[in-house]
Amino acid sequence: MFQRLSPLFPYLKRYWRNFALGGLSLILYNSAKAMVPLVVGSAIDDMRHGLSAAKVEHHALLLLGIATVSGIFLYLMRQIIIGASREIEYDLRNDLFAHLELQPPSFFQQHRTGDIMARSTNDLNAVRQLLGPAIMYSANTIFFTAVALPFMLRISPWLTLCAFVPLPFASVLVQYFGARIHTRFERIQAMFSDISAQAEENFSGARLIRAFAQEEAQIAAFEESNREYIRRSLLLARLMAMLWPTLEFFLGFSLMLTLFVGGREVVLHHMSVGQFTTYNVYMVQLIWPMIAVGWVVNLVQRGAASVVRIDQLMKQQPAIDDSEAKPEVATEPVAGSIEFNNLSFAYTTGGEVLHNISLEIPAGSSLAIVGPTGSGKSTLVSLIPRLQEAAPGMVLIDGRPIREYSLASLRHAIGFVPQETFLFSTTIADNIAFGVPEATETGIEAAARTAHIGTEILEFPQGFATVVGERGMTLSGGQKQRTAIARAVLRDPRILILDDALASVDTYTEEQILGGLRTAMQGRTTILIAHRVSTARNADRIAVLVDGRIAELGTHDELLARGGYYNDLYEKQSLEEEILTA
Ligand SMILES: Nc1ncnc2c1ncn2[C@@H]1O[C@H](COP(=O)(O)OP(=O)(O)OP(=O)(O)O)[C@@H](O)[C@H]1O
Repeated sequence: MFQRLSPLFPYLKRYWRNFALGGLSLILYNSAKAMVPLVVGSAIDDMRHGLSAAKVEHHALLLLGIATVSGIFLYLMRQIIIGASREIEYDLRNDLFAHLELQPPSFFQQHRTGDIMARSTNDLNAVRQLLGPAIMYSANTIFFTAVALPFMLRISPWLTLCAFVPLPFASVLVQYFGARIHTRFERIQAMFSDISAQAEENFSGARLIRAFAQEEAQIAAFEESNREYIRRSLLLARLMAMLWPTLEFFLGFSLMLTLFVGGREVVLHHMSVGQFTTYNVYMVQLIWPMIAVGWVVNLVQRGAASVVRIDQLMKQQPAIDDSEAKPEVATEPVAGSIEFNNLSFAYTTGGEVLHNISLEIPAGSSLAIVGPTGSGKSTLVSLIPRLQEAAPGMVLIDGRPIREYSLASLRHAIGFVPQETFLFSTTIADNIAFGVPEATETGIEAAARTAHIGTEILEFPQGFATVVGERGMTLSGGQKQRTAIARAVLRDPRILILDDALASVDTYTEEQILGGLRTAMQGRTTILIAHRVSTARNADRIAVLVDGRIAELGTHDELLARGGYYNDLYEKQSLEEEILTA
């Protein structure tokens, strides 16, 4: 167990002062609380020697004083210990997020988003409960028992033995029910996530559902999931309804034993009425700390399992890092020549996708990559900013292996427009300025003009301040792509990579964008993945990738003369165009 909790030690160390102060408050609270039964007992015994208003007042004030002191320390104990557990939760969440931010895209393909989210929420919560309530209640139980037990034993060892017998049963009961309640609760939570996901898909896929007239089928499917959710919730309610009466039975049994055995002791004059009362108050005070033991066992088990799950994520070192980076390289300006040196590449989950690719792209030149779908175009370009990792020495920039650049300096030199555009739910201006915190309004607008979307944005209700995405306006596919291009251009990169980024725009807009990019990217390196000859034709060179190999390489005219894949593509697309314009 200790071993499993070891990842928490550095955090506990960081907050040791809080735990020490909390522990001190806990000791003072319990010491004050343990005085109550003694005062009550002595008050009762005192009555036998004559009752006076002064005596009642004295004991009442004493009890009030003790209640005030214990109240203050109870407040401090909870505030400090629960506060520290919240602080640790905060630190852990930050560390986990920062760690996940460093992981390469492949990490998020290997782990389901739902699983990562569960670890960042439910598991963190379980760890907090382990560090807060579990530590606090177990220390409370241990300390109060340690203080109360000697007094109780002094009053009557026999009574103590009898009264304590049912308490561990109550604790075991809580532990047993607690574990079952937790399992059922988790299933209900999972079911609830399913229902939420189902609803969410229905809302975001509303167009598709209406178009396919699937409303009734979807309503029926939702009803079924909802029914299952309620069925499970009722099962949980039944379990919880059973817990309390059973618990009350054990506690009542314990109090009955105390009354029965203790009463006999009083009758036999083995103890005074005052002592008997003291004893009973101790028992009442001990009931909840004893029950808490069962609950704490569950919290610790759950918390320890969660620590392991979070630690598994934290232990995964980012597969792509700066370990081979040379500090002196970061300061050198990047000219932008790219070289693939006999490059072969396979994803961890599949066979080889790229085979023996050797290609040089001089700084300041442009290269278009065309080829059938699935031939490896996206894979090839993703190796340049190290979104995927090629073997050492297979990809070079300015003659240096890319691993010698730090990830920050390498990616700083590259503007990347991925195949699938992603826009954040914020303003268009913020989306374009993503990655360029110092961007000015003029810069953003200029980048938008280069991507040929500036005028369109100005026509939106709030112009560049229009919010897009889930919280705002939905942009068309072509508008999204152009916003993404503007975002890459604004970075003023030495190397610009467009992965099929003009697929959603018409040929006229495409021509405008390419014209704008030609000016903006003068003297810089551009790689364009394209499915249309119109996108590729003006590039300095065109590479045709077929089945992960470079099948053809040359200018538009050279490739047409070769009569291969590119020429076929050209002829097919020219024919299509003729038919369309006819
Ligand atoms: N993350 C991945 N894990 C495993 N295999 C992958 C992964 N990404 C792509 N592949 C596989 O690698 C091959 C090349 O894919 P890639 O996306 O590079 O092709 P592409 O030429 O860009 O295709 P398209 O023109 O359709 O975009 C495909 O067979 C694809 O299934």
